[in-house]
Amino acid sequence: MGYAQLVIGPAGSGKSTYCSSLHEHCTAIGRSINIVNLDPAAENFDYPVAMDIRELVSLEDVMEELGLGPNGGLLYCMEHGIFACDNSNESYCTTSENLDEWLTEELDNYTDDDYLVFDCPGQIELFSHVPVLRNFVEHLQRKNFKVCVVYLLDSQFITDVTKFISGCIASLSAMVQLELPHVNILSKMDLAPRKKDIEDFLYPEPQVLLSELNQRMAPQFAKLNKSLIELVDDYSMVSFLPLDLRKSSSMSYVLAQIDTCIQFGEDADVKVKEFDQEEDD
Ligand SMILES: Nc1nc2c(ncn2[C@@H]2O[C@H](COP(=O)(O)OP(=O)(O)OP(=O)(O)O)[C@@H](O)[C@H]2O)c(=O)[nH]1
Ligand SMILES: [Mg+2]
Repeated sequence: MGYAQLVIGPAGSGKSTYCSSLHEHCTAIGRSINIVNLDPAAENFDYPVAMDIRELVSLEDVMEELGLGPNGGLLYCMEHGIFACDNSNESYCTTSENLDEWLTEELDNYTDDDYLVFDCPGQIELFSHVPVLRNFVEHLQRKNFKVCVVYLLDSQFITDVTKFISGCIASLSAMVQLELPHVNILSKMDLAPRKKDIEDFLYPEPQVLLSELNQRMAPQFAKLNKSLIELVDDYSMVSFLPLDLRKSSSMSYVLAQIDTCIQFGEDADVKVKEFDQEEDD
């Protein structure tokens, strides 16, 4: 049994920075963690890259051969490239292995209790309507990994209720698409506005959000606003954990919540309890 975080969120929401801070935090507390780059477009890393999707497909070659731009090229890499590289003669495949073979080979380097963190690209299409991440997660689950989605939303979104709702809806798409344990994080809390304003958005009252949304939008949107807020409320997902990378206590808290979602460390707890029990006897 392995453990994995799939780190997703809109472009620039702080995913790669979160991964590198998490690596730093875990190194400091003596905990083993492996960060995997799943972004074919990434070039610079602040963390040691344990596995790299760029070994499987080349974004530059996809763009050149298929005449695609950077976003279309990236989606093609993720949607077709990584699944198609099975001895096909496409020259953008940088290896003759398919995703399953590549993952199997790479995961062989890890033992049962290893913890992997996947740093994903920021194109929201990847988790809103194309099945690529879902397929990827299914591969991981077949390899016996417990996976949690970590969705990052930039705290700047909470200065504006319309942006906040669009961020929530994107997170909801990921929940529906991926059907995995899911933790929402409000990133870049060092840049967040007044503390009072933040708290309103961490566990917001649906009625407060609705009235703010109605104030911002023309009257003809009132019915749509109500439905949107009801939808978000029904999934009871409008709750965010704030993450301030300046404080290690903030990272510890977020990590503990994610670990609980994937039951990481529970086996170890059981062992300690059993041992205590025997001693008492
Ligand atoms: N002040 C502050 N800036 C941050 C924080 N996290 C990330 N940033 C900045 O936000 C920008 C984007 O961060 P990244 O970590 O590259 O974001 P990303 O989600 O990986 O971006 P993509 O992979 O391009 O989607 C960079 O300039 C970071 O330095 C934070 O906690 N505080
Ligand atoms: Mg990134």
